[in-house]
Amino acid sequence: MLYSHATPSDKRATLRARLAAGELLQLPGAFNPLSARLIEDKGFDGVYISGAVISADLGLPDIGLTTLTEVATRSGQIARMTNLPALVDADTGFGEPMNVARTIQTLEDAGVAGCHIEDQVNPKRCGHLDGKATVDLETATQRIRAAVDARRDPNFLVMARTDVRASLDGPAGLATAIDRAKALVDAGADAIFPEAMRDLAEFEAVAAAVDVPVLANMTEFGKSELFTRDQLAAAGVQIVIYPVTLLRSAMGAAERTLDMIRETGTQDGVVGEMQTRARLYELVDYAGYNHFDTEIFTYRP
Ligand SMILES: C[C@](O)(C(=O)O)[C@H](CC(=O)O)C(=O)O
Repeated sequence: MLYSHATPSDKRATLRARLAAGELLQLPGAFNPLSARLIEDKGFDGVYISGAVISADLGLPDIGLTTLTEVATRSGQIARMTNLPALVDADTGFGEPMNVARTIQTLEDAGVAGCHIEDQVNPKRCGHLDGKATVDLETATQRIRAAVDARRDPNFLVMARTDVRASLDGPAGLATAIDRAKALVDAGADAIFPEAMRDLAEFEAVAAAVDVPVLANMTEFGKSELFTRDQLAAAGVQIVIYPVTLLRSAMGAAERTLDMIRETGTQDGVVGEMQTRARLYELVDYAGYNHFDTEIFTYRP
C-alpha cells in the first residue's frame, strides 16, 4: 500500500527518532514524485531532493538559478507522494539570513522533513567542482541561527553543509571543515553535511568531532569515493544521500533506448529492460484506484 498516509509531522518525528537511535539512513534522490514511490517501495529510509536534479530537470546548471518557489513546489509534490521523510537541498538559503528564515518556513509548509543550508557564496556551484568560495564563519553561522529560529516544528531538521574542504587541499582543508562543523553545531545545526570529503578517514574525523549526525554525499563522478553503507556506518556516518543516482540511471537508460530506436527503427530490443505497465500502475497508487478495473470508477474508500 503506497498511498501516502503519514503527515509531515509524523515523518519528521520518525526521522528524529531513528537518528537519535543511532541508525544509519539511506536516502536516494527522487527526481520526481513517482521515483519517490519507488524508493519507498524498495524499503529505503527517506528520499533526498537534490538541487542539482531540480536544476537539471529544468535544463539549468546547478548555480542557484532556481527560486525558492520552484524548489518548494517541487519538494512538496515529491514529499506528499511518499510516507518517507524527505530532505531537501536548500543551497545557500536563497539570500540573506532573513531570506533563510522564510526559506525554512516555506519548506516546512511544503511538508519536507528537513533541509540543508550551505556556506558557499552566491552564485553557488556543485560541491564537487574546484574553484568554489565560501562565506566567512560569521555569515555561515548566521544562516544556521536564522534557520533554527524560524522553524515552527521543532522536529524539522536543519542541516548545515560546509563546502570549505573542496577549496583547501591537504590537512588544512579537513581541519577547517571540522572547525566549521563545530561552530555550525554550536549555532544550532541538527546535522552536519561535510561536502567533498576525500576518504573514509575524513568522514570519521568529522563524525568524531561533532555530537550530531553526519551526512555523507555519495554522488558519482565527484571528489568522494563511493563507499558502502557498512563502511560509512563504521566511520560514524548516519545519513547517506545518493542525490543524482536515479536521474543518471534513468537518463542513461533513456539514451540507450533512443539510440536503439535510431539504429534499429524500433524499441523492441529494450522492452525487456523497461518497467512494465502493471508495475507502473502498482506505483501510481491513489485512493484504491485500479487501472485494470473494467467498471466505471466510483470512489471506494
Ligand atoms: C548534493 C548536491 O548539492 C545536489 O544538488 O544534489 C550536489 C550533487 C552533485 O552535483 O553531484 C553536490 O553539490 O554535491
